[in-house]
Amino acid sequence: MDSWVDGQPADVVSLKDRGLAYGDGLFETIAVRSARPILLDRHLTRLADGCARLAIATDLELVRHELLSYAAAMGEGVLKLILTRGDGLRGYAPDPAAQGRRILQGNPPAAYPAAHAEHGIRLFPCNTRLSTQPLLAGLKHLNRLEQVLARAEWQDSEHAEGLMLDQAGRVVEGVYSNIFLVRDGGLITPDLKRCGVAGVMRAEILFQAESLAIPTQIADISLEQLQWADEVFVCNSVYGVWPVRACAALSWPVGPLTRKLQTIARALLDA
Ligand SMILES: C=C(O[C@@H]1C=C(C(=O)O)C=C[C@H]1N)C(=O)O
Ligand SMILES: Cc1ncc(COP(=O)(O)O)c(C=O)c1O
Repeated sequence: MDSWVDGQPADVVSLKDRGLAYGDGLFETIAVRSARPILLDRHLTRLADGCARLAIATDLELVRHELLSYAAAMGEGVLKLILTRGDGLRGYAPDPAAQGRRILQGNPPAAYPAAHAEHGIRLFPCNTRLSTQPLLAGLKHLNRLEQVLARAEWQDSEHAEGLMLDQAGRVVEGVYSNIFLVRDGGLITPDLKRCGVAGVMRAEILFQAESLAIPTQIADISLEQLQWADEVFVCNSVYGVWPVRACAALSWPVGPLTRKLQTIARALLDA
């Protein structure tokens, strides 16, 4: 399906775009099923948070309308929204009056091996560390070089995802996923106040767990806590939940709480 730029079919953007020049923007990657964007409100809530924190002027109701129209035309697949601060001249100073540029791209459904969900995955222990920047922590902004460097650390098919730590050695997330530990029947997921992306599926899993009276904790997590977890899983808004079976010398079974939440996530994504 053709891409749209500011609501019109187009496959080019200005060379002056600040998203291209400085990564000055945000993006959302949204599963589309039966012509509907899945977890749209959560995606728009994160986008709105990013626009507010970066002071990118955006008509979010217009973005919602365009996403719904584009998804209706797509039918099935993965919809990518890239929102930049629009055009700028040379120099970092943002123009407070600039209106955000909206880029919509349609992609085929993700074709991950069924074994990832069924049998679980191995995580590659990435050497690339996530830098600390609370002003950007949680946002799905366009500065993804740390993920690019981390993903370039492995080329084999044995590892479906990577594990990323921060510079203090805390467990933060995957390269394109968030991570959860299960311990004594409760969930623990890393605190993302320093770095990391606050995933839409992470938010949904926390909500669903609380609805099921499953204890949840957002906290700093060490590698030792990861080692002693009863279960580990990763999640994102495209594939849902994948059990984690191993990372380097560490290993875990696929546990019942992972399966319960995986079933809930799958039902949302197959809606
Ligand atoms: C990197 C992108 O989005 C992330 C990757 C996935 C995926 O590969 O499953 C899903 C959502 C995001 N965490 C992207 O280029 O859209
Ligand atoms: C670095 C990173 N962490 C986590 C996630 C998971 O986010 P979501 O659940 O919104 O797909 C993503 C996906 O965009 C990501 O790129």
